[in-house]
Amino acid sequence: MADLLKKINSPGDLRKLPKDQLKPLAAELRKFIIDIVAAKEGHLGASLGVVELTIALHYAFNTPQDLLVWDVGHQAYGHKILTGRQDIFDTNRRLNGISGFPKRQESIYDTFGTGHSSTSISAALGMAIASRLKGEVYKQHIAVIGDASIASGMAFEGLNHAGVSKANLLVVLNDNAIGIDPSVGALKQYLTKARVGHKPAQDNIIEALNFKYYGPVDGHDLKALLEVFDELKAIEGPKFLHVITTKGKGLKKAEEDQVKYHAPGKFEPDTGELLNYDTEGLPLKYQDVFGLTLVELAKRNEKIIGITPAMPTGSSLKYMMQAFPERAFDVGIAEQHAVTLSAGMATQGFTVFCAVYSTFLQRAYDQLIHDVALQDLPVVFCIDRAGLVGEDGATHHGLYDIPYLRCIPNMMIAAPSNEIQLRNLLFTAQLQLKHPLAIRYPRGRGVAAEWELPFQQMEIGKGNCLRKGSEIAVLSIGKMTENVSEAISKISEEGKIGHYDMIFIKPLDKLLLQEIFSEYKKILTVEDGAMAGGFGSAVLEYASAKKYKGEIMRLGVPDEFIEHGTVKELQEIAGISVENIRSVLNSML
Ligand SMILES: Cc1ncc(C[n+]2csc(CCOP(=O)(O)OP(=O)(O)O)c2C)c(N)n1
Ligand SMILES: CC(=O)[C@@H](O)[C@H](O)COP(=O)(O)O
Ligand SMILES: [Mg+2]
Repeated sequence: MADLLKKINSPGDLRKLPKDQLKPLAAELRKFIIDIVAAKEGHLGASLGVVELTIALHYAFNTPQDLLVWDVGHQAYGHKILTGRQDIFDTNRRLNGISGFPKRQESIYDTFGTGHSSTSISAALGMAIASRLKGEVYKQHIAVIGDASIASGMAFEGLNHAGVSKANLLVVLNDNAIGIDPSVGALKQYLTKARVGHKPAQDNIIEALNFKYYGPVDGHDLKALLEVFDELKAIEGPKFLHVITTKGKGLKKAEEDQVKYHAPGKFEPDTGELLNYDTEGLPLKYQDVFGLTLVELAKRNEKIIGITPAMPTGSSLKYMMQAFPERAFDVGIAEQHAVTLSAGMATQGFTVFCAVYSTFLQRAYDQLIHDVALQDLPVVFCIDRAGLVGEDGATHHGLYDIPYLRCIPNMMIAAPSNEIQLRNLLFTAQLQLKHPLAIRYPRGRGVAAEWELPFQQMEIGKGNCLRKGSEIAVLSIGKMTENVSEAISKISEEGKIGHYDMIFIKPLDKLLLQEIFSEYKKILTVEDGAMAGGFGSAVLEYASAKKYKGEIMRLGVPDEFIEHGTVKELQEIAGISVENIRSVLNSML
């Protein structure tokens, strides 16, 4: 190795290299990414797939004057390393370290913050139109977007607008035929045809949208990439380059199992062998309790349908897709469509379980209100990754679902505090529900070793008293119930603290609350979501209506964005760790 990478502190350094050194540089960059991600974890396959594309873009274009936007941003590790963050790349996704996604505050080369998909075309178009207005006609604006992300509604909206603009926009489609799971849909089929050499000349969708279409080009061929970029630079207006790459390129195992190596955890850097931890005896992940329970229910109830927008593996809907392929759908990165599709099926008497991460459901807010709640359709939203998710950081925490759902009429919201409750809620949801129901549960493992207990119907809007106390009532939901129990167990003064697992945020258990108001002078609410408008707010509103005279304190995520780190570290920062809760309780006693 010639130690080329060490000398690259900026794209300016890169552009000084002769072209024949770019291939060895690509090999070094790939090894650098593999070595660090193997030890520190993170998104692997996507970044390995765009090593040559990243080098070619920064070599051919004049970044940061030319503006480069990475869609989702999970593939931007090479970009980060070439743009001055090589020395700190080992802090990727760690507390106080660099973010796993492009971030404007982090670097002038990160022109737009990403994490959620399909924003790059709109953002780069916005920049391109702004450049024209400022008279900066020499600037290039480039959106790099994947084949799964371009199939999302928002990407089409951007293409549709760009096609009637004169904006100096280049859309680079990084087509590796896979998202996290295999890409789906008619556009994917069309792109596959283009890949295998059928030049879709006459009926080129992209040209129909007034883009100049180039490609397909081998995205691992640096020479070909540089040639086409040089050609494209001279062309004004919207243009589109179709690049074919292999996700996980350069690490055999990552190429062979692209789903697993999207974000593989720790692995042996030379072989790609995963360092599997012994999970024997550990509780199952909540997502698997959801996925496996749904299959069990679907066997008994043929009206059950499962829908996921592009997260079959992450949500574990894959189990139902395998067992009942006609009744379970991956609709691609299309959260809005997923919600309205669910609503449509619900009008026809089906019980739809729509599995979406909390953070991605933000995309479908109007659909929740207009298509589901307003028509009072009993769709079941299985909201995974609720609460702090850890290393993915601010773009991915599921902190807003309680406030954004709580204000929607007809919407019911539950937050199970263990796997058995999750199972029983799923069971209850398919028993002729009258209204839409959101069930929110966290990333990671549950708390109970035994979860496959016989189903029991749950009463909607009913909480549980876990222990009675004489002074303070702690009201918790979901994952926080575990933290509160542990905090109480660490308090020496016995018998003073009562603990209530409320389970339902809406409808609130008003009977139980009235009992609590009459028995306790102090109340503490604890939630793993934004406090503004959250569960504690709901309790405060009811307490105010009932003229409760006691003191109510709330713990939850404050009104600020929480960055990346381990869930434990972030709970400390947000003030909802076991230790924080214990200390607040001690001060209240
Ligand atoms: C709105 C939204 N929904 C879902 C996701 C989760 N997600 C992250 S990457 C990804 C797949 C992206 O695939 P593609 O665009 O083809 O890029 P590749 O990973 O192949 O590089 C998905 C579904 C997301 N980031 N944003
Ligand atoms: C980049 C992206 O949005 C996904 O890959 C996300 O990181 C998945 O999160 P989980 O690891 O929680 O499934
Ligand atoms: Mg892809």
